[in-house]
Amino acid sequence: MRALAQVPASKSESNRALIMQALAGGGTLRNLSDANDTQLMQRLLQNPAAPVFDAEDAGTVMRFLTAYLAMTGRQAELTGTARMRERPIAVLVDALRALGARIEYLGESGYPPLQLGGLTPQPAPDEEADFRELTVRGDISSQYISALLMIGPTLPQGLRIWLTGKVGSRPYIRMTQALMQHFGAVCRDLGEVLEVRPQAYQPTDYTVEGDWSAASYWYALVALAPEGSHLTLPTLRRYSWQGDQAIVGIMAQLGVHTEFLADETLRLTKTKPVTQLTQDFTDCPDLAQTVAVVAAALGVPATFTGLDSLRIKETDRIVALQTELAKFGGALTDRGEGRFEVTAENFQVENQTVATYHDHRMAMAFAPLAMLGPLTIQAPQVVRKSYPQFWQELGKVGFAIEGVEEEAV
Ligand SMILES: O=C(O)C1=C[C@@H](OP(=O)(O)O)[C@@H](O)[C@H](O)C1
Ligand SMILES: C=C(OP(=O)(O)O)C(=O)O
Repeated sequence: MRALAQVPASKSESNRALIMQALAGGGTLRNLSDANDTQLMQRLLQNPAAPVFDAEDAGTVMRFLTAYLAMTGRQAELTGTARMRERPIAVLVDALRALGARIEYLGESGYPPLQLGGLTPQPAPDEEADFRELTVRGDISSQYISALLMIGPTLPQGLRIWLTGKVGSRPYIRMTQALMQHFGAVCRDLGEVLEVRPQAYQPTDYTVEGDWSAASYWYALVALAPEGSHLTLPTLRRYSWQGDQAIVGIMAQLGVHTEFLADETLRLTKTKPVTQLTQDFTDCPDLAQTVAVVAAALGVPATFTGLDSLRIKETDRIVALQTELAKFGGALTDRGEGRFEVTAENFQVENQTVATYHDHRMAMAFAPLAMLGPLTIQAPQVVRKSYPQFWQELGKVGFAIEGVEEEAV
């Protein structure tokens, strides 16, 4: 295999940049993602007086817009898909209520949909206190913390956040800070404490980088390709704000060598994998499915930790992986205390059908198995959440793909 594949722009960067552009009141964003999550964020921000905001299945849209709309004093309903109504939001709602937002749960307490009822009049800023202080758990979703940080500069006293618990997805918090700085708002990172002074965001241009989570599926394809195979991926930077660049180091162990070429281009080459892998996904949960499938397919026994947040994403990704890997002879076994083992016995790809559970990453993580044999991926349009052109790109590198157009999610 010798090929070139286009990855979409990062949806995480895009959705942050859109919020900051709205708060700054200007700036040009280039290479915005064509992901449904980003298109949705763009559409919803264009109509800020709407009575209802439907975040569909987009976690960043639900969490970032809740904070943005609440702190700009809007009265609106925020809702989402059936799955979104099972994804917790209490940590964020409690924090926003503490900042004066009126928010009610329209269904089950702690979950969307939400009714935003504007802001309660706030007492005059306390001359003595230098910040509004909040204590926020970091072990459920980093998106709550990113959402709060982004509105921090707009608060009269700014914000000091004390993080508690084992903070997951930390690189996404750093990405928020980096983009805030790019838009002129400094956030001090003192480890367990994050501080944002009241400041004005500056209208600034930004060119979004390619999406490293999306790149992981191409790494998987190369990992499963014959030795010596090459693939080129444009728009990815050597110095990235995305924690999922961790795929470079993980896949080096699974037999994919990365060269950073000029013009933000990567060249991947298939080499030999290691015989055993140990990986903590606390910082990069979205890579877990990709790596589990590749380790099982290559027969590399692997120990995974840091998978806690996988149960509350687009589906319970642990159960989904266990069920679907089993169809091929693979297993993801819970060994207790947060440790999982990936194993495979005679892993075979022979016309199995993979269910995708409304989860784009289930579809894209299993698709590279086509390198080893024919298979069917159910509801393939699910990829539109982050990578609408995924199947077209797979077709361009030489895979015969049928049925993508007819299928609805
Ligand atoms: O802030 C972000 O852009 C994201 C944070 C992560 O979520 P959690 O913080 O809930 O782990 C990640 O899984 C998600 O795809 C995108
Ligand atoms: C978890 C994801 O997204 P979100 O939480 O933003 O819905 C994802 O893209 O894998």
